Amino acid sequence: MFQRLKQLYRLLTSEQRKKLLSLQVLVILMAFAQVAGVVAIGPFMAVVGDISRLEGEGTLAQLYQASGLETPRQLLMWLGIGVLVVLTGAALISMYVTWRLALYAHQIGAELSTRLYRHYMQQPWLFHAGGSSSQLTSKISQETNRITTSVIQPLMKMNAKAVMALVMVTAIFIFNPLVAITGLILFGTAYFLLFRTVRRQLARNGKAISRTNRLRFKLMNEGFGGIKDTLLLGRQANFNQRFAQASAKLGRAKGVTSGLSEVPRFAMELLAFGAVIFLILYLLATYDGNLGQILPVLSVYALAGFKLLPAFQQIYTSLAKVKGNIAAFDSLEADLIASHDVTPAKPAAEAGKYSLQQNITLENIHFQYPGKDEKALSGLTLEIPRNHVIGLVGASGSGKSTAIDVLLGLMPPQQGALKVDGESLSGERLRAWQNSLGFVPQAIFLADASIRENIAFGLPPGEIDEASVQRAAQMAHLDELLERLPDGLETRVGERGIQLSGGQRQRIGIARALYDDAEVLILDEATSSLDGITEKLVMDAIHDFSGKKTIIMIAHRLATVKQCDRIFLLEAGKIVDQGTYEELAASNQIFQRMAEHA
Ligand SMILES: Nc1ncnc2c1ncn2[C@@H]1O[C@H](COP(=O)(O)OP(=O)(O)OP(=O)(O)O)[C@@H](O)[C@H]1O
Repeated sequence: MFQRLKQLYRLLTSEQRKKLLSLQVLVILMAFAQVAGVVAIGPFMAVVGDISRLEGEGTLAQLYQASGLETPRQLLMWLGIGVLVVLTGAALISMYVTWRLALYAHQIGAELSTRLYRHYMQQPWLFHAGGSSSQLTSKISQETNRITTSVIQPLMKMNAKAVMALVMVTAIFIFNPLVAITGLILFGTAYFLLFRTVRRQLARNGKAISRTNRLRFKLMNEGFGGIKDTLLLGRQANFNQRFAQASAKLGRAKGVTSGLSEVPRFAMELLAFGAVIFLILYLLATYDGNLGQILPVLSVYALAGFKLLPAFQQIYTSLAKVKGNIAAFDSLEADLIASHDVTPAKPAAEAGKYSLQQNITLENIHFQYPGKDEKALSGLTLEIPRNHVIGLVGASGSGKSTAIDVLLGLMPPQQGALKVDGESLSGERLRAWQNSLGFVPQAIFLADASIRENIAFGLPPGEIDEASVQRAAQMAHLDELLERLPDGLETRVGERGIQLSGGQRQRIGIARALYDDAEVLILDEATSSLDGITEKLVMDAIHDFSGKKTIIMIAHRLATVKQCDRIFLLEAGKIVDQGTYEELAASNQIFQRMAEHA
């Protein structure tokens, strides 16, 4: 566990570490203030127990004489006020430090989740293509929250209480070594044995919490994401049962962890009361039953115990919490380490736009998805001249979308190269290339926002260029839809565009690709959901760019690619034929069959 905590410390930025150090100074100050509060009660109680002390010898009597006060009771009152002032000071310092500690823990937690979000957002497409977004969501929200509230925060509290306990025990040690050592051994051993007994169970619970949390996120994603299928297939009961099982396990694991950290308090209180009775008996024996002498000592011990016992309890609770939740750190450790030095990506616009001069080429591209036996692309070669309209056709699974991903620079090929005007792309050049692309994917993701915001996807509302939105909407033949909607471009589309038809969603996707006036348009089954008339209108608008923009389109319906200057036919990850529609229809059997079934 301590190894992992060390690792967690290493993950802090130097500024966070500096802040932690200054907090540590404050924590020590708080400990001394609290001990001062406890010690201050001693002289006061000594006078309460035996006011005649003020007339005899000793420090208190000297103080009384020096004060010039008329009666001993007046000094008692001033002593009382003095104790209150010290206690108030201690309380104020404690309030301030506790406040700062709470803020610090949550700020670290927030920063860790920001760091993870940024890290995942900067991962290449392949990372996301193979992964699961519900896992990422769970890590960023649930697991970092666990690290914050159940690892960092308890650690901060534990640290504060441990320092206070150390200073307090040292003070008691100076006062009476026997009492200090006996108390420390008694409670130290009790808590140590307790922790040893429960730590395995805590670690098991920690893992169960991580596991069940992940499963719950997955079930929420699948259940709500596929709600239509779920309702139609009547699978709610399956989802409900799996979710209930996972939740019950999660609840039990969390409950047991929380119980194991809270419940032993009562046994410890019993131990404390027992210790107090023994202490009173011990003091009575030592001071020969003289209450006047016992009272100040007892008050100091009682107050010290009053502070120490919750401190011990807090240290134990914190340790139990950390042990029970450090598993959250395990699942994030590698990602947090990787995200430590991530330099935020430069704003994409800084790279400018690449202006295509001659052609785009894919040269002997090989690509295999991780975990797949067969290559998605095996030796794909094609050339796309500037300002040509190109069609990519082929059976489902022949590698068209993968080829497009390579073309978009989202997936570096394992062999071969993507070249633009004869040069490979990387760094700023790749960014500039991507800035010059407009892409309409097969499945268009629409955010739960207005149509305007969806067309200018990802831009804050203040930075959206109205003229570009209008132009793109018009070209994508959205104007008719917008006229019918009372809120026009302001209409919200619902999560993933649920409030729109498939064709309307697709047209918003097309408008998004056109918003930036891209020089190269890439359409992956971009018009598959449109009715014949709308498809023709949209395709005509796209073909209007013929000779002015480079356009690459994938289509299952061969009619869509009929007007292309060149069509590439893919099979098993490579180009098996190419030509105009008429050429392929005349000479290629596969193409002929596709045309027959179109
Ligand atoms: N994210 C992925 N992870 C693993 N394998 C993938 C992934 N995406 C595609 N594949 C596999 O790669 C191969 C090519 O898929 P691709 O999507 O490129 O074909 P396609 O020609 O575009 O198909 P369709 O016309 O059905 O969209 C398929 O065998 C597919 O199973």
